[in-house]
Amino acid sequence: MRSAHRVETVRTAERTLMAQLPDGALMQRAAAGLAAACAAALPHIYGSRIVLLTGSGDNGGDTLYAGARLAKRGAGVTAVLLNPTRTHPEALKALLRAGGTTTTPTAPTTPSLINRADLILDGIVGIGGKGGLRPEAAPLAELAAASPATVVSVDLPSGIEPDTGEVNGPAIHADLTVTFGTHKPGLLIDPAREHAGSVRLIDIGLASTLPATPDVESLQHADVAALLPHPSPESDKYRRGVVGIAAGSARYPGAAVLAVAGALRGGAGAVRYVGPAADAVLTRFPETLVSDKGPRKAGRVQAWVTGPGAGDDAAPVAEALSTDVPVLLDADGLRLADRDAVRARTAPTLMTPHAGEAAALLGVSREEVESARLTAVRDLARGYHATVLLKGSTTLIATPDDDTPVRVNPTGTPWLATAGSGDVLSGLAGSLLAAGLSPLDAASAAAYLHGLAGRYAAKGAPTIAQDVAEAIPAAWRDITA
Ligand SMILES: NC(=O)C1=CN([C@@H]2O[C@H](COP(=O)(O)OP(=O)(O)OC[C@H]3O[C@@H](n4cnc5c(N)ncnc54)[C@H](OP(=O)(O)O)[C@@H]3O)[C@@H](O)[C@H]2O)[C@@H](O)CC1
Ligand SMILES: [K+]
Repeated sequence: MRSAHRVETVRTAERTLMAQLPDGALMQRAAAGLAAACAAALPHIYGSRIVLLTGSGDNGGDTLYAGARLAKRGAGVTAVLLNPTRTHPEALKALLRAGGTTTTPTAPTTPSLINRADLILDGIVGIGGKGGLRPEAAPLAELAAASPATVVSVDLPSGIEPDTGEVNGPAIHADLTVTFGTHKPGLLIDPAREHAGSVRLIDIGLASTLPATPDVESLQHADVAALLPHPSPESDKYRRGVVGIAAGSARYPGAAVLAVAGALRGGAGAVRYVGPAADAVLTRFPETLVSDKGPRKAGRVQAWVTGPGAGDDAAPVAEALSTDVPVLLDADGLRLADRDAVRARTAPTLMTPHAGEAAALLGVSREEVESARLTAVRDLARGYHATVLLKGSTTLIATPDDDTPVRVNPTGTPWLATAGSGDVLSGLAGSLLAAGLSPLDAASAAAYLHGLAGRYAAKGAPTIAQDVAEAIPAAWRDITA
């Protein structure tokens, strides 16, 4: 599990830990880890040209101490001081003692210094930052972006919002981010995540004083393996769960076929289909149980998936919502469902909008959702009393309970943005709901499997939703191997 904590939580944990340690010990731990990561990113240290973009806070302090360590090993290190009179004094002394030099952002040689560097350390601002980079710092980010040097951000890329992953104005683009003690939510959530490059966590002992429950978390293979259902020798199809699919229409039969394709590979014992696309479903998947009745009368089902390809037919959506089993609401169903009916349900509801659908439900623009995903997913979950999976470049899952960490899906590929891929995800997540997983676990395990399957299906080239569904078993095997 990757855990991320918000700034306020990090600050509290830092204070507790600092009180138990000699002065400056934490910064030395951070600087040592940072210097080691920089050394590993360079072909050789001796003779390398390193530039430190240095702000006036402790983020700048970490950077100067790491620079001093690298200067001692023979690198040529120059610090560009954004605020020379307020630079961390001891760290600056350490750099100068080690043979490093300083300059200012406006010095005529600064652009060529940055352009000729092998490595640039971004220590402009860390968790103390708010808003995009200030006017005096923004040109340094532009110079760093234009330089062929490797850019390493210290703790986080300067200019991003650490708590939300929002980017409001200019920000550094890093190849590598070396973060201390715990991940920050912005390192996991787009658009900020794209600024971070690969992320390396340095242990500075903070785990002992951080709360056990993070603010944001990201499942890894082992976490998902532990969630996926394993049939026991006594399992029959009913004990493994039956997932009902009330989806598709005469106009959009394909959505039903793809939802069934996902559901069949999701671990439920059987898939029951109701709706106008029965012929198309049976032709493709003869193993489907088909009923000509609505969701309430179709027979035993442990979870319903409704909405994909529904067109304008609100009746099956309303009927599925009126049952007392978990319901997954997707696509047209999100628009057709009555908000009060969703809020009044006693069984769990899982909603799976993409940014455009989320925007329509929230009454904001798509851009607003994409730039502030964490806020959007939390608002929807609270507003509908439902678990919400917000699809996108970083898929997020939130429950209506604010104290439950938001999950970020780490798998996935831009190739998954293809027609019908969401229908496969709905079927898959519905199947896991029917197998007895909580909405949060079903959604996160499904997103993880689906993302991995997308990568396998795409292998770096365009893919189609059917191929994604067909790659789910391979992803499942890899995760559980
Ligand atoms: N937590 C931990 O356990 C540990 C934390 N450690 C390190 O401490 C860091 C936090 O240090 P911090 O608190 O001194 O704040 P920091 O990020 O340097 O920023 C403050 C400076 O930035 C400026 N500034 C603000 N916004 C800005 C903007 N948009 N654009 C430009 N500038 C902006 C602001 O200016 P001011 O408002 O004062 O004028 C002030 O000068 C943390 O990220 C980690 O690296 C490690 O050493 C060890 C363990
Ligand atoms: K930084």
